[in-house]
Formats: sequence, C-alpha cells, structure tokens
Amino acid sequence: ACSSRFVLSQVHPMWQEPLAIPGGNRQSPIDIAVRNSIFDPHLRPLVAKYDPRTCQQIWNNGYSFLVEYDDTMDKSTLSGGPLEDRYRLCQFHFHWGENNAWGSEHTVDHRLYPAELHLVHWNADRYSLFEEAVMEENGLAVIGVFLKVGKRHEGLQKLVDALPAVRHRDSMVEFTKFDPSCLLPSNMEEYWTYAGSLTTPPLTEAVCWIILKQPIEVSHDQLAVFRSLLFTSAEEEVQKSMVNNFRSQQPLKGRTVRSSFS
Ligand SMILES: CCCCCNS(=O)(=O)c1cc(S(N)(=O)=O)ccc1C(=O)O
Ligand SMILES: [Zn+2]
Repeated sequence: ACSSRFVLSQVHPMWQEPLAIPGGNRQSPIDIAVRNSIFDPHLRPLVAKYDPRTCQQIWNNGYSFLVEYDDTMDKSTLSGGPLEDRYRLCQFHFHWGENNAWGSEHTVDHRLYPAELHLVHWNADRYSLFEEAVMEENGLAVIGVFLKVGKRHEGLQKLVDALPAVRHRDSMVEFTKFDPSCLLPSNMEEYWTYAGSLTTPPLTEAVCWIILKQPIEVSHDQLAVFRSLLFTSAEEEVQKSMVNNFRSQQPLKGRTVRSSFS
C-alpha cells in the first residue's frame, strides 16, 4: 500500500496551517468558479481500472479513514482524462462535516457538499515508489467525488459496516475485495482539473486534481457513521469526534481550472 503511513496524528485534526508552505502558489483545495473554467476539448474521459483483489485494509490515521490498496503492481490504475501517464491507486479516503451543511474540501461556485471522496493515485510510469511521486510535480493524481445526501449507497455500506472496527486513531482492520469503482458516478466524462497540492501535511504541490461534476448519493445514516469515528486513540480520556476534517480553501494564485465539458 502507498506509504500513507504519514501519521497525521501528530497534527491536531483542525491542524494549524503551517506558516511557510513549499512554493505556496498551487495549494488545495479551491473553489471552482464554473464560469472562469476553460473548456479544453483535448481532455478525454477518465479510465479507472480497479482490481478489488488489491484492496488490503482500512485504518484510522487520526485525520480520516483510509482504504489502502496494494500498489506494488499495475493492477488498479487510472489513465486518460488530463493524464499523460498511468497512475496506480494507493488509497482512498473522505472528508466530511459535523452536519450535512458542509464537509467537502472543494466547492463549486461556493456550493459546499456534506462530504468529498478522494482516490489517491501515483505516477507509476515515472516513479517506482509513492514516496518519490509525492514530492514531484504531477507525481500524484487525485479524483475528487462529491457526496450528497439522498438514497442509501449500497456499495458504500460494506465500508460503513467496517468503520466501528477502526473507531480510534491508529486502529486498522483487514478489508478486502472492495471495488472502489462502485463509488464513482456514472458520468466519468464531465470533470474539472487543475494543478494543486495535498490538502494534508506535507501539503506538497504534486497533485493533478480531477474533480467529477456528478456527485454520488449516500444516506443520512451512512454519513452519520462517518461522524461516529474518533480523532483520538483508545487511551485518551477525552474522545473527540472525527468531523470537519477538511482544509480551508486556498487562493487560486492565477491558476486555470480546465473543464472537460462546455
Ligand atoms: C509520504 C507522505 C505522504 C503524505 C500524503 N499521503 S496521501 O495518501 O497522499 C494523503 C492525501 C490526502 S489528500 N486530501 O488527497 O491530499 C489526504 C491524506 C493523505 C494521507 O496519507 O493521510
Ligand atoms: Zn483528501
């Protein structure tokens, strides 16, 4: 699995923004101002080919819960879209709020969603390890999918049922045969893409962000289980609910957001 062993538990969930950020002119997340995005006819549909057999475990890293994949071979890959190379899936995770009014990291014309899914991939054509890619420009490609409250998401339920087992920070359980394709919306043609960064430390400016226009629907109760997770470990006497684990929006600094649709 990718080395998302970067243990965020040293940073408080509403962690203090560092003063100096490497570069600092392509930080994420951002607001996507639809009318300012530029239609690029060369942008192709995204091609996500995931093998559920590469799914390994879920863990609570003190910031979110990550579902980690075996990325030692080219088995679960992302290509197409704005990407020149083939990227390997290493993990997916979510960001959410304490209620349904907010929780996403990106916004569309300042519209907030109750949660956002991130599927993290690294450029396996150019690098041999995730750790290398995470320090390189466009070493990573992250797909962002907005979640909205509606009907129950059957595919998500297997994941929701596993969450009580990783309630506390640093807990981990085996989790296998999960195909993350079930969390993607049907429309993989319409997205926005821009050059950005990780939204958690080390905030490296290595990410080609691909934000899908079509949200997925999950039920209120499914989101409530996300909020039953804890930032804190089993040993800590004061337990803190894992909610509002999103970063504040960052300045665009002259960047262009491209759209695959007009
Ligand atoms: C070597 C240090 C890697 C740190 C980042 N790891 S990651 O999997 O890319 C990641 C991305 C993101 S994000 N929101 O996709 O930028 C959030 C958390 C993590 C994590 O590891 O917890
Ligand atoms: Zn994320």
